[in-house]
Amino acid sequence: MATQDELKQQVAKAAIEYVKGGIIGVGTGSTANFFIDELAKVKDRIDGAVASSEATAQRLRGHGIKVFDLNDVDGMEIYVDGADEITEKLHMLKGGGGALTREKIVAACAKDFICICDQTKLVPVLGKFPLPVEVIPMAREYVARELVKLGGQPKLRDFTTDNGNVILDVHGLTITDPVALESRINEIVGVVTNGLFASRPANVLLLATADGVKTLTAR
Ligand SMILES: O=C[C@H](O)[C@H](O)[C@H](O)COP(=O)(O)O
Repeated sequence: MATQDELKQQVAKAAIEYVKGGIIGVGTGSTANFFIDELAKVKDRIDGAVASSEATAQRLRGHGIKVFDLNDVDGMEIYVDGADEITEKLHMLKGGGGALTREKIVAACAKDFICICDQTKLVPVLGKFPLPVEVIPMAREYVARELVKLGGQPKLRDFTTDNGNVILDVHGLTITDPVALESRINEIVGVVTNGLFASRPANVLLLATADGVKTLTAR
């Protein structure tokens, strides 16, 4: 049976079919890293990439792939990234690696979000994985109190984001309406963004399973 890393590699390889040229938006995390390694094999086909984190930028450059500043790019055909959880509606929970804000920004500039996951990430309801919320440091305690009012148990992560902010990981949520909760949390003053990618879900999910890579579009 394939290991989780082998499944991530298979799905990363499958995503290359969506790489037609131009500038590619690239996500962050272990699955995205496999994608970057596959992208390197077809780098002559593309002009370069926009990175969703410093770590991704470094890996792209290490492979000799040109990294563009998002402000110098009009838009992208695709953004390719993993997720911590995803539903059949292609609503995602992301940010386990702390890159949620830049991921959401780069994804917003792309026509299609191609989500690449192994089968462990597909869930009926989001929230078992703690929901990351990026917060301006001085607002940390205020935002934590507001998140408790929404039914969550926020825990400060020992981490600073690429934007110089902190992350509160919110435990204990059962997220039955991710679109509403994404917007509700973003309304709290001091929140930069949260890890729900529901108001703009993925367009395509490539899911690596024991029976091969399956392609899902939103139901
Ligand atoms: O901040 C990190 C990102 O949202 C990742 O896409 C997410 O955590 C999934 O990462 P991995 O592919 O390592 O499970």
